[in-house]
Amino acid sequence: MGQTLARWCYYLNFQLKKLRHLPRSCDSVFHRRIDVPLLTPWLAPIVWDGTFDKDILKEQFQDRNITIGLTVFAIKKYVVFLKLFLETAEKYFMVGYKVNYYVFTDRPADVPKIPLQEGRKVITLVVQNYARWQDISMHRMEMISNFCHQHFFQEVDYLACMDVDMKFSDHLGVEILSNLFGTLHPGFYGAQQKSFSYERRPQSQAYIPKGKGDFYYAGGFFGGKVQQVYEMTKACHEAMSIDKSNGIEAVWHDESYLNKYLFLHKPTKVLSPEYLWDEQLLGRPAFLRKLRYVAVPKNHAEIRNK
Ligand SMILES: CC(=O)N[C@H]1[C@@H](OP(=O)(O)OP(=O)(O)OC[C@H]2O[C@@H](n3ccc(=O)[nH]c3=O)[C@H](O)[C@@H]2O)O[C@H](CO)[C@H](O)[C@@H]1O
Ligand SMILES: [Mn+2]
Repeated sequence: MGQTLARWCYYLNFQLKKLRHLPRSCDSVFHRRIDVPLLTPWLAPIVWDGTFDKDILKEQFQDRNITIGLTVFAIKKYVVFLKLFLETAEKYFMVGYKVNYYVFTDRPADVPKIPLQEGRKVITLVVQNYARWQDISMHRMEMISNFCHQHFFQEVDYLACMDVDMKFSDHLGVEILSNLFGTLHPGFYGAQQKSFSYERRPQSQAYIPKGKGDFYYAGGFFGGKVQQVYEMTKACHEAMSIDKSNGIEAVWHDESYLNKYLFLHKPTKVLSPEYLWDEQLLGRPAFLRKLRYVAVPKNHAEIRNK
């Protein structure tokens, strides 16, 4: 018995040594996730911790000397979220890369001055406000598409378009970059398609019939190359304008139009809920090894329409 055990131990040790001598590039094989989906049905990667090697990506992207634009809206009282958003972005968002933060606001004097790493800057874009928070949220699509010609096409390679009532809490880097990406909505991860809160009225431009749709994407984080973001935000804004002229507004505002667009134009990468989570609402399930961009608790009565 003792001898058999000793032989097994010897054999295992031998196998482990072999693994250690495999080339480094094979490491990822041993990190492969089996607890979460890694590919969409159109073979786009779904990005999770354990599916990418930061160092390999760094080599690929740093040569290309890219600049990433981050659009964030802080209109009316939402300026209060900017400080934590920007401070945590400096710690975790695209560290080591050139970043332009585009802060869209009606209160430029309230944009906090925070220390920035080299190659990174804040560009304040003064825009109008709207009375209803829903209109502010929806008009982001129009404003992003409008500023593509004035700024983004000349100044950045990629855009990340994000909610402000959030903070960064772990590495969030070039692994997200692709022609067009969307993020899985944390509230619908693992839910059945029929429960997705798509717009279900056929009169709306955002309509997705029952039985159709791939994922439920979050309105709070999407992006891609400037050209693709331009096309998407312009199309969403046009769809909203058509609905408005017909007296209809989609159930989840800009998020509904985003879902329709990404249903018709499949994203080339999909970010897992590591990239948008709400711990207060949803706790911390085991499949989430990292929380990279998370909701900051907000009191709706105090902050919305103010
Ligand atoms: C995390 C996430 O996926 N959030 C989406 C969700 O609601 P949320 O409840 O997260 O919406 P929200 O109140 O954060 O509004 C969306 C964003 O619009 C901006 N804002 C809004 C109101 C205001 O007075 N000032 C201002 O600046 C701000 O950047 C904010 O983060 O659904 C919304 C549509 O219903 C949007 O699609 C949001 O992106
Ligand atoms: Mn939000």
